[in-house]
Amino acid sequence: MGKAPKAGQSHFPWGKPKDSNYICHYCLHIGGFFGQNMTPAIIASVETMLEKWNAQEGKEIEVYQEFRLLTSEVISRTAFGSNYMEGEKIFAMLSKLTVIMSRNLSKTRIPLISKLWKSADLLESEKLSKEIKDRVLKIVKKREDKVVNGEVNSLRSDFLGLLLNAYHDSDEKNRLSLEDLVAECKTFYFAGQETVNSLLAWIVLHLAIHGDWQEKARREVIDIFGNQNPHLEGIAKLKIMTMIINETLRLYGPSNGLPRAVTREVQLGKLLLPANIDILPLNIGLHRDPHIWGDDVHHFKPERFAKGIAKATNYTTAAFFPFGLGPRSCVGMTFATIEAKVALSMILQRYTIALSPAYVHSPIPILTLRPQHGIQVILKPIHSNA
Ligand code: HEM
Repeated sequence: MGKAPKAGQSHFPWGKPKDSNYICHYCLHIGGFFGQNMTPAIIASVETMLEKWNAQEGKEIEVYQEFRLLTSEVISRTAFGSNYMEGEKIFAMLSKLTVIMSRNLSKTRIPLISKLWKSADLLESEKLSKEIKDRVLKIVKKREDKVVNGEVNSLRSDFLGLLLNAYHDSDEKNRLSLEDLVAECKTFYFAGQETVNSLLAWIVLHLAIHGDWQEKARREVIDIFGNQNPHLEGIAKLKIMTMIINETLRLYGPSNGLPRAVTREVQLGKLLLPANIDILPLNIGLHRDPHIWGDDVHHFKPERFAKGIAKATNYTTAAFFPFGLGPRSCVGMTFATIEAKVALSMILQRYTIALSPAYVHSPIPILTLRPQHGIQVILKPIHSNA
């Protein structure tokens, strides 16, 4: 295989292409955020969701929407030091923008014409982008005011604080521009929410269908945490759950492909790619390749991952990359996995999950792979089964 195309744009279409210095600088800042223990904040958000579920016991519940609220709350709390209500409008607008972008992803644009004439989608997406920017700026301003008024000790308390610190960096070379600050906030709102939202929903679907794996996962959770809330030390020991997460990421990974801008002519295997084109390598092609995974490639079999990813892929590094590969891979991978494990542990401690007859299987790629008609399940409290 020849050299891979240069990493240009990531899967967040509103992010401008970045050079490697920028990425190092960015990761330094973002690293501070991920270095903190977010488990208590995640638990608090899951508890809010579960309190609501109390009233739904034994009734049908649509978990994709439920996890949308949960993951929005988690990212608002942990990254922006706010709550879902504050980010609500941003989430709603990002969601609209995603749908528009997704339906235009493979449309060809003719440079001069697209300057003279703008489609309804382009006009709408420009309007949404501007509104999102204004909202993000409001949140930024509110935080800065809090710092000035002494309500917040330092700018460094969460992801927004770290970004603001970079925005005010005294060294001009390291300073984050306002445009980048807004782009990072948008990326974080989207990346931190939509991906884990889909992952949790697809896992719950598989656990509802595969009762044996649901039971194995529950037994492991009870062995490690009993009826207590999850903690970091125990989360690291959740082997069965890791296998279930990996198998779900393989079959229904939220990221369908990794868009890349080819900036110069490059040989990619047998293909000679010209400069100035966009390509979309699909990870799902490799994740469902029978030559790598065997004839049962389409079946949910978490046991493939019993001895780790390397063994499951027969030591082929690029066969499994739900979080991307290389310098642009997901910075939120550990955070996402912890969030999913905390939420699933707390659900499995309390409920058995059965699939509702109302469920219709219809995955649809809208930047992430989503269940088009939601995922309806019925939750039975564990104590009533005893
Ligand atoms: C199951 C959950 C997730 C999946 C499957 C996922 C997947 C990915 C993938 C495939 C990429 C690389 C895109 C590319 O190479 O073009 C990526 C990048 C990224 N992810 Fe995630 N992600 C998840 C959760 C998260 C979370 C929770 C956060 C933040 C809290 C996050 C933040 C980011 C950021 C900021 C980038 C961009 C990195 C860069 O541009 O260098 N992700 N993610």
